[in-house]
Amino acid sequence: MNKNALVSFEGVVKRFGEFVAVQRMDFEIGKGEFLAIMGSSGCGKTTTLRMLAGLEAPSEGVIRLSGKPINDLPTWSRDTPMVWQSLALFPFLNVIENVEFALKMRGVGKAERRRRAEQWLDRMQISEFAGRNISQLSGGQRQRVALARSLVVEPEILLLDEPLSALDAALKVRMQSVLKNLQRETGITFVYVTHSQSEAFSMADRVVIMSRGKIEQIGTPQEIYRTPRTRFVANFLGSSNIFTGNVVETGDGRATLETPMGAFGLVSSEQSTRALMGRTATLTVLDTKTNLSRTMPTGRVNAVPVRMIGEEFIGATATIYLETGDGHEIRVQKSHEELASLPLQIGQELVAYWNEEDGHLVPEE
Ligand SMILES: Nc1ncnc2c1ncn2[C@@H]1O[C@H](COP(=O)(O)OP(=O)(O)OP(=O)(O)O)[C@@H](O)[C@H]1O
Repeated sequence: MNKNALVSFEGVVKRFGEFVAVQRMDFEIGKGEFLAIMGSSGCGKTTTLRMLAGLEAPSEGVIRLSGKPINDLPTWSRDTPMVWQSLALFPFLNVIENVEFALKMRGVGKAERRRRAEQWLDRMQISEFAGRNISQLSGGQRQRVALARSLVVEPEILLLDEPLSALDAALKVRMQSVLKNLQRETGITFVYVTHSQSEAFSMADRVVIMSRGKIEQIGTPQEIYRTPRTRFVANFLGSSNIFTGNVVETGDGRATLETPMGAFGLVSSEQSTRALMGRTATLTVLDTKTNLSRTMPTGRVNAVPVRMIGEEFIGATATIYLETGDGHEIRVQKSHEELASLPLQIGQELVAYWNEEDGHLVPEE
């Protein structure tokens, strides 16, 4: 175990009867780290968090906190304070009393309790609701009270399960930066389950991508975005064009993938590429690295004739949807300026291309 690790999962498995909800998990969470866990519905995110919180016992393996096994240790008897953000608020207490409650249980004096609770209500931008009953709050306001209540005790780890899900888009973005700054300032370790890629990628130091109870990839947002390690991850993120083919040539820092759309070259110094020779593999190319032209480009590029089938605008960026002759979808994401010189009409024949350096090869599972 790494000496900076606060938590480690060692061969952790969780079964519910015959069903395996979490398959052999091995990973560590650093002290003061912001770790986000993502994955499709039912992949085991909440189960992982519940095992960490002591609400479920692992069927196999060990979970350690600061080096000590905690499998059978209930939450309340641990040295390291760990707070579960999504516990229900007390309906018989008003907002500030809810925030003060845990401090009261810890024997903090009345004036100090009030001062600290007010400070957290202010940070969560809900001071105006201090005297309200919980039943008189919107879902988003309740989520912010729950966050204030968790943070007021300044735990060593905070476990968060979709804490911003009830907020509208604008408030969500504001709360993301509030949370990230709080996490940095306080040094509290955050383990954060979310469905939202933008939340995970904008706040977390590292992201875990899970599928069917298994970790598919764990890494910094940049690593995962630029070099998805499996086809599942590339598909799940939805930011890459994906091609499947056979690896027919490797060596000299290059590889060639033969696909129904033609042979695509890629630059690859990765040793693993050699192991893919003769096998089926997936080529991923970020949609921001895929370009469009009226004519066939020259040089070390891969090019595919396409037809435009749609477009979508979000702020200064446009996503152009295209289709190859055999119906394979390709997306190109660029700024309006970069696309200004192209005839962008539905049905327009164009060429999609990318540099060999921008392709990334992963084995087909
Ligand atoms: N107590 C339980 N008994 C039986 N099966 C369970 C139990 N808790 C969870 N599961 C199953 O384990 C799997 C993982 O559930 P979990 O809640 O961890 O998923 P999740 O990734 O958090 O999903 P979501 O994003 O939908 O919340 C699911 O198939 C779920 O039905």
